Amino acid sequence: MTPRLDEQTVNLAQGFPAICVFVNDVVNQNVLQSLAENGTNLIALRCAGYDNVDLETAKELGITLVRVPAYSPYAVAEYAIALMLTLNRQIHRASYRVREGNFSLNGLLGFDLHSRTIGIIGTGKIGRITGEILRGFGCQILAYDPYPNKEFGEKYGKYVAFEELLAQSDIISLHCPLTNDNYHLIDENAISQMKPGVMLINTSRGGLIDTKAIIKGLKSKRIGHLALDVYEREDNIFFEDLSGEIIQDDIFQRLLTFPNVIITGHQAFFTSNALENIAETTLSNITNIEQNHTCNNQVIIQ
Ligand SMILES: NC(=O)c1ccc[n+]([C@@H]2O[C@H](COP(=O)([O-])OP(=O)(O)OC[C@H]3O[C@@H](n4cnc5c(N)ncnc54)[C@H](O)[C@@H]3O)[C@@H](O)[C@H]2O)c1
Repeated sequence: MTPRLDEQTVNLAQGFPAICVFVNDVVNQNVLQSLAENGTNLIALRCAGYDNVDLETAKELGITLVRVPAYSPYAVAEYAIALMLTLNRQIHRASYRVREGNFSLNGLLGFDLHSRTIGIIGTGKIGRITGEILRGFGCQILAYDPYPNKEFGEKYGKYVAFEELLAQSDIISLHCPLTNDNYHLIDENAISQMKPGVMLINTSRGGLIDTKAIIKGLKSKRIGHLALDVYEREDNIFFEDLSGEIIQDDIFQRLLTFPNVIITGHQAFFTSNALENIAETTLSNITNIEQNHTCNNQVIIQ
């Protein structure tokens, strides 16, 4: 097993001027200090989000940070829609049933996606494509973004206040980054404003959702369907084969008991197109910095 970066493994980076990290590597103050002491001055993220990096400390220590801002927004948008369709038509349950010779349709009733109202939170690269695809299904799109995009508003959906999106949407899909301001954006208060039976999709970042509040919402049936590709404490679980282990996270284990919940292990990005783009952009980011060329993908400019 390749160890991920954290306070215990950071010494493995000793003597490497550049290191390459992913979403669940720990790049906090202690790790950054050890990296700086060990001679690392460039961190290349193989992902778009950088909420796992202590930016202030990195800047103070003179460590440059580069990322891959867009590798395939289609991969994530298409995956979010795959989750909506799977949950709605219960394909995950139907598939298991048929393997066991059970062809009953009881409990598999779905609804037409056509004409339904979909709320998109965050209309950047991924949210925009999600809206564009769902328009093709004949859905009504509502959007919330503190920085609305004119083209999205004209072509795909209507911008509304956050509260209105919560109240009107049959399906809500999260496509905003995790920032200091929107940690637990979907909390008990937000859930209480949603339509009864709402479907919630999170392919963005786990910290956007208060998982305990979500479990309450599922038990009260306010939330009718939930799909998570990300989880707020995923760094202890995802990207590892734990099939022979006892998972200690009781909140995560509780989520797995609901029939109307799908969880996948941060795989929305995982297409061959995206991997190719990630590799190409990461190599060119590192080369540009090494050769003192302009790098448009710098998060921290030293
Ligand atoms: N599951 C995966 O495999 C995977 C892969 C790639 C990206 N992601 C996640 O998807 C997110 C979106 O990616 P993107 O490429 O579309 O990013 P982007 O930067 O193009 O767009 C993000 C949008 O969110 C908006 N936003 C910021 N704060 C907001 C808030 N509080 N409420 C609503 N909108 C807000 C921004 O104004 C922007 O328009 C990333 O930040 C990342 O967390 C997940």
